[in-house]
Amino acid sequence: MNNTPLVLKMGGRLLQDDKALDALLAVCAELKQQYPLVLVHGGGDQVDQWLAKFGFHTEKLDGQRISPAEQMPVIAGALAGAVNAHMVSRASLQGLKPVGLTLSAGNSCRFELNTKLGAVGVAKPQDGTLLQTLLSGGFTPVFSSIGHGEQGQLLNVNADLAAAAICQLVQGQLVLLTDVPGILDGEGKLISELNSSQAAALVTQGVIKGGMKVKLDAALDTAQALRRSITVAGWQHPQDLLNLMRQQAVGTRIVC
Ligand SMILES: Nc1ncnc2c1ncn2[C@@H]1O[C@H](COP(=O)(O)OP(=O)(O)O)[C@@H](O)[C@H]1O
Ligand SMILES: CC(=O)N[C@@H](CCC(=O)OP(=O)(O)O)C(=O)O
Repeated sequence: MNNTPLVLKMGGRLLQDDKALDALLAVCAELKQQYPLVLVHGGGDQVDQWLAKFGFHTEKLDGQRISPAEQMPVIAGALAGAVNAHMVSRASLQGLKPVGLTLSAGNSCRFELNTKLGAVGVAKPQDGTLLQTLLSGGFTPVFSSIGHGEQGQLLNVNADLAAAAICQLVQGQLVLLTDVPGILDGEGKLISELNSSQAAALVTQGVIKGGMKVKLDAALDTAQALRRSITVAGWQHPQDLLNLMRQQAVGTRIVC
């Protein structure tokens, strides 16, 4: 058993495809034999659908959702409710012994307000006791990206930034799984490795934008904090995750 926890972030699009999700969680069950495993999930598409059903208009700014306080019950209902419960049920079928959590559970994270986006927080690692307790008991923590502010108000946290905070909390290795094979260049080709200055140039050129820019920021921050490379990869070929853990080149490696 390798003692460095593996933190896997799964984007919301995966969670709408049970076949793909089950295949990936089966690989997670294999990996759990070798690494303490922590899952963090998104659910941006599900939030879009829920907000539309409730008659709310929604917008993103620089890849993050503008989240007025009155929309938070719907946003938290989707992320910490339906999507988290769905993840826990599918992970349970694969024998992962999942435990559904928000970022506030056990004071795992603290939150800084990003007021220009409304009820949006930036998560920072705080107390790893609950996570260590769960991992040493053989459970798989499954985090939604919901936190809270100083007045106890619910906060929406981008799930890539949430995964970065959780990874820093457990000093783990982070893999951000998304709906593209990794970070693509201006011609749509996969970039195998990216450092901070190369990344900054691609952002300036408008090649890396929206949700991928947030993922890049989360990866660079974590690579810097832990002095360890972070991978952005696709979830479409679950076997790739096993190959990645065998040190084969998969997706985009972000180095500091
Ligand atoms: N340079 C880039 N390479 C790959 N994807 C990019 C790039 N720039 C922007 N994107 C967009 O980022 C998306 C992934 O971010 P996001 O939608 O937030 O995914 P997730 O829900 O998995 O977090 C891709 O589907 C793509 O549309
Ligand atoms: C503040 C903010 O942007 N929160 C995100 C949280 C979910 C998320 O990040 O989901 P994906 O990983 O599927 O994109 C949102 O409301 O969409």
